[in-house]
Amino acid sequence: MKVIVIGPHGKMGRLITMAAASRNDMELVAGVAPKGRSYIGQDLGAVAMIGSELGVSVTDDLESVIELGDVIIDFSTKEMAMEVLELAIAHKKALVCGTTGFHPEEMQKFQNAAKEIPMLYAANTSKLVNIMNRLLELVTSTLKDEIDIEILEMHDQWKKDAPSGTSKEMGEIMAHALGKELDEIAVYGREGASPRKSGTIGYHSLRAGNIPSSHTVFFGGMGERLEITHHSYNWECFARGACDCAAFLANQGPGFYTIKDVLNL
Ligand SMILES: NC(=O)C1=CN([C@@H]2O[C@H](COP(=O)(O)OP(=O)(O)OC[C@H]3O[C@@H](n4cnc5c(N)ncnc54)[C@H](OP(=O)(O)O)[C@@H]3O)[C@@H](O)[C@H]2O)C=CC1
Ligand SMILES: O=C(O)C1=N[C@H](C(=O)O)C[C@H](O)C1
Repeated sequence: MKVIVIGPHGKMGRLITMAAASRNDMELVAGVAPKGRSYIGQDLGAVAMIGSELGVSVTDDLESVIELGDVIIDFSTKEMAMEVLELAIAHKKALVCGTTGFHPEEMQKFQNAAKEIPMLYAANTSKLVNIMNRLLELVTSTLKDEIDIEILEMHDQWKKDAPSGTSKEMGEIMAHALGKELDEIAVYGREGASPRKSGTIGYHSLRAGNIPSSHTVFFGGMGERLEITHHSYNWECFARGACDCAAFLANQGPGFYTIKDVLNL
């Protein structure tokens, strides 16, 4: 499978390049970065700092290399992700998008693309997080209005979006288990929103240092509480998962896929 990585100098782009380079079923054919960067034209392996060269130059023009690839892996910015989506559709290329921070109308564009290309969107490509989502569904659908649900997510100081894409997905899963839409019941922060209105899902975002990713869902009952937490120690689990998603798309026709399809969850 021939892979194009978007943003190979970024935190995720570097690790995805490293993970893809270590796989026998993948060949990296291009890396695409923003215009004006000093590293344009340099070897992808050097830009991603993987410790060896890959014989492929980093470009700032996706359209000029897109026909070389079977699948594009995008963990970049929401603006770039939208450009990548358009080119993927125009050239009928499979796309894995792990970028977060989209509005619902932008998310709808990924859904629409599925009519034309194999499209996999995953706000979190860690296996354990996606198994955690199953647990959240179980607890919520079992206890419904007997419990109060609060989500605390923690990330590094550089993260651009809040709340995290993962916590939005978690909220959606639990809202659906309650028979609601997340928009109807989400409360962002509790300032000015106390006492707690039952049936809501509270959101709390913390940004500090270089925390890679932590998500805790608190299920508050009377006289007891359950906390379900996922911590990542670095971003490698997400990069491995992104490559698994790309490999999965090798055998798929047009359609909208999620990591649940990859993991058979
Ligand atoms: N789905 C998941 O499991 C995960 C998702 N993410 C998400 O992935 C995204 C990226 O995160 P992270 O790697 O930490 O962010 P970084 O800021 O470290 O990396 C973003 C990369 O995108 C590049 N970029 C920006 N604009 C363009 C453009 N026009 N063309 C090509 N490349 C561009 C940047 O280039 P340059 O370096 O030159 O500025 C940079 O390399 C975020 O939305 C984050 O939330 C993160 C981790 C896991
Ligand atoms: O920016 C990150 O780091 C992460 N972003 C994703 C998100 O917004 O949920 C996934 C993971 O939490 C790491």
